[in-house]
Amino acid sequence: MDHFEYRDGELHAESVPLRAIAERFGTPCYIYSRATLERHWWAFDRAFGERPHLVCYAVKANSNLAVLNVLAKLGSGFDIVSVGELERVLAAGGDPAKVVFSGVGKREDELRRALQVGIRCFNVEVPGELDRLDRIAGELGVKAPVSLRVNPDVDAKTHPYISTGLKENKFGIDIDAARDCYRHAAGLPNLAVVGIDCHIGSQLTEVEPFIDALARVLKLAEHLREDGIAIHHLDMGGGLGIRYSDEFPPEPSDYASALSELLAGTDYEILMEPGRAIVGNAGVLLTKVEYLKSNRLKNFAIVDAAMNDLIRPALYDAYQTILPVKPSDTVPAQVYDIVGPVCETGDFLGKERELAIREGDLLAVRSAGAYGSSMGSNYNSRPRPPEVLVDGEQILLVRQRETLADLFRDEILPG
Ligand SMILES: Cc1ncc(COP(=O)(O)O)c(C=O)c1O
Ligand SMILES: N[C@@H](CCCC[NH3+])C(=O)O
Repeated sequence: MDHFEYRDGELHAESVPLRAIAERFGTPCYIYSRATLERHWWAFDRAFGERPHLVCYAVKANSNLAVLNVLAKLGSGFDIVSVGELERVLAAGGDPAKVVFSGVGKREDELRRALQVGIRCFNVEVPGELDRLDRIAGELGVKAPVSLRVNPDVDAKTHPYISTGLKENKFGIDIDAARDCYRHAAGLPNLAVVGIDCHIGSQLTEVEPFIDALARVLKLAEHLREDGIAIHHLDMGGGLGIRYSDEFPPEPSDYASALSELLAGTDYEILMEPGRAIVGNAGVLLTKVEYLKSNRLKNFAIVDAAMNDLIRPALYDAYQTILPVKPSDTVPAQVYDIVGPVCETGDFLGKERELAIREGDLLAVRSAGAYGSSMGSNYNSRPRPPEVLVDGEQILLVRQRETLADLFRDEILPG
């Protein structure tokens, strides 16, 4: 559920008609609802009840400073995968002591900066990262808190490009090799082993893979206790799916109660790294129909947003609902492919959608809050769209439209 609804015949974000945002900031434009963001965050925070827990929002899903700031004000933690994301969290007012750092390829400068600001935990994914982290922590005279991200080898039953917990994936450390790796970590003088981490994939629509993963993680924690290594927290990663069309993913409360059954009798703190489930349905991409054209086979609606703005349909063949901002009853509905102006056959936002539209109409691509703007690019020298946060009746511009001059601001003419 979210706060994007039809009222008086037109689509609104909270109390604001999307048409008013288009008039003020033009299209394409990303629009986020603060109330939805907050409600989704609280759903995770409340799900584990009295058990100690920390929601570490996955910054990669949407790293707009205003989004991070809204969540930081709720007391959120953050899951980052680069020093760039760390700087964003700090700039947005996030607490470094609630930051966990994931990722397979952390550079020295990234580890150093994260140690300097005192993050909560390094989710180590490569054995060599332990030695590198130990050395840098020693140089800085601090102890580095670590979890190993284990790969539990469970099938997340999601798109192969976003499944991460299988043996053939590059992520994490084989759960069978983890015990040795933990013994190595525990012997390094500048590391403090604090937890176990796993993340099995994204857009999961069932709880079973999470349960399988937790069962394996719990068994590992037991083995580690036998080895004299005490585990304080279990980080179950992110991955809870959202409704794009006809999926019925579990609610955060269902997810938490399934995991809580397995956790009964233990006192581990639970960390979570949800991204999509917090921000996905808190955002839409607003776009305008530039042209309608037809050939003998197809009708096309050519819009002013493209794969550089929202790459999920092109990259994963992902389905995202497309709605007219003001449904028309004066033109007949037809089946359209909704395509952008980019010179790629894969540049589409939706295929075979039945819509009653005219040139100049506004469309809203739903579920665009996650992996929308954060995966955007300048391909075809297209400026990045603005981003707007709606808060009740208030419209806040939280990212300006890039200018044409911005496009080549960092480039240097030779000689
Ligand atoms: C380590 C890690 N944590 C959290 C997430 C967030 O995942 P999602 O947006 O599916 O919740 C991801 C992305 O899949 C990830 O790789
Ligand atoms: N970018 C992906 C999810 C990847 C998750 C990152 N670990 C998507 O849009 O669905």
